Amino acid sequence: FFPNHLKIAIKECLISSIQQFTFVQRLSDRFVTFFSPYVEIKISQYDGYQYNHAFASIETYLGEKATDKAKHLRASQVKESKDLVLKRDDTRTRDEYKGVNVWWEIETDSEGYRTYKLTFHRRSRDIVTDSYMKHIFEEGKLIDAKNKKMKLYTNNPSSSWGPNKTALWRCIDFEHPASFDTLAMDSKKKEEILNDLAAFSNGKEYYKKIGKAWKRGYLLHGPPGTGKSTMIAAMANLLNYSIYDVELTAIKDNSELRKLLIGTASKSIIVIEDIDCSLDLTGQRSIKKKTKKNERFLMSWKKDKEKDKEVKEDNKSFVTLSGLLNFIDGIWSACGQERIIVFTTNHMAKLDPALIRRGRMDMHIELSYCTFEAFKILAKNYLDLDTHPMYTKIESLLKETKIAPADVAENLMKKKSEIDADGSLNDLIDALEGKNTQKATVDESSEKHGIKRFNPFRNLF
Ligand SMILES: Nc1ncnc2c1ncn2[C@@H]1O[C@H](COP(=O)(O)OP(=O)(O)OP(=O)(O)O)[C@@H](O)[C@H]1O
Ligand SMILES: [Mg+2]
Repeated sequence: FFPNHLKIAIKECLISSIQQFTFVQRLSDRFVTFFSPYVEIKISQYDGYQYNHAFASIETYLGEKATDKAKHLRASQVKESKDLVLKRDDTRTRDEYKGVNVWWEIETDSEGYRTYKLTFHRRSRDIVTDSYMKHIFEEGKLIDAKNKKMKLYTNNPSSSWGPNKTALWRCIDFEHPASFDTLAMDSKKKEEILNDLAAFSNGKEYYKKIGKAWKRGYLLHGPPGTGKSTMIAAMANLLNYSIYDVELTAIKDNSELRKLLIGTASKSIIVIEDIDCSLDLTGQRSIKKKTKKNERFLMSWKKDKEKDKEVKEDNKSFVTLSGLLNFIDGIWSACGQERIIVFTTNHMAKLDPALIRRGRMDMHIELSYCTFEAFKILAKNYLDLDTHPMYTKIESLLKETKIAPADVAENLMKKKSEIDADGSLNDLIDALEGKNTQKATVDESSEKHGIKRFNPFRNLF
């Protein structure tokens, strides 16, 4: 019915009254806040890029608290053997502390970030800020320690990183049975590693005193199937740390690597498996070489353009050596505490010396082919044997044959259902005497060509 100019006038009038209303509302909000007897404190999930640990403590504390009074509950079973864990699932929770009432509310913004809002009466300000807040952080940490589940994280490809930063890593509960007791290796070396780990995990004061970031790097090297991944699992079980298994090939550049590192929690082991295979660490240098060569030969405008494009594309597709070095000992690794970094490789010689120099990787641990001492541990694990008449023969055969503990274990496990120790040991002797040389050759050649064996962590996802 209305002519166009009238329509526009009505629309403008509406917009201006909405604007006025919003302005008035904002003013009245401020007015109410100014005279309100209530005080608000906000605690966000992230402080810049850094995860806010206070947020986690509050979440744990409120999640566990007073589930009997909550109307909405969420049930989960942490471990198969454990009872159901009930958590409250309300967005608003009332809490009482020393006769003071406080209200907690959780808000999620449009980008998916969450913030806790704590509201209390002005007259309780001192008690809330001085002792209540301290009380919940401590309670939260205690509950966490009591329920501590180890996690195994792996990084998501950056294309799936959403505004909610939890998407940087995905995780599952870590339940690997490996332990240092069952790890077959030289006992002296094992002792040395155990002492080193103990010194590290109790070293908070020491690291502070010497002014170093509280972190330690281990380089595990050795042929396939010698127990590198198993040792990482044993380390995690020993220290009760979570594992972050970094898949370097899913990371586009150094800045993504930094983001991932900042997104890890303390008391964790950051693992980069098969460092020689997963990263083209010579990439930067080969680009420079390529560029120089190109400068000499490719003079035309068109070809120069192609060259630029190539360099750019190469640059964005992988993490560089300097990025990785920064990751290990640069300023970024100092922003978290109590981290262990583990690299594994089958080919020490392929690694850039800068990456493995002492001080950067604090300890180099070689896991070697099966020795007689290691065999005895495996026989104890698999067959429950302390000694056996065939041991003398096996001892002399092991001195002259290279066989990975994984292959020894496989032979010992075959007859497990019958618990036939003699049969298993005979199989092993056959394998050692070369009746099974095919297998050994396959292993040797896969080692030579960097072909990867089964990785127990990757397969869990
Ligand atoms: N030293 C060892 N002690 C006990 N078990 C071992 C040892 N080495 C290997 N095993 C057994 O062999 C299997 C494979 O070993 P693991 O995955 O740890 O080898 P790896 O050194 O990581 O090999 P890769 O270089 O191929 O990754 C393990 O599941 C474990 O049962
Ligand atoms: Mg491995």
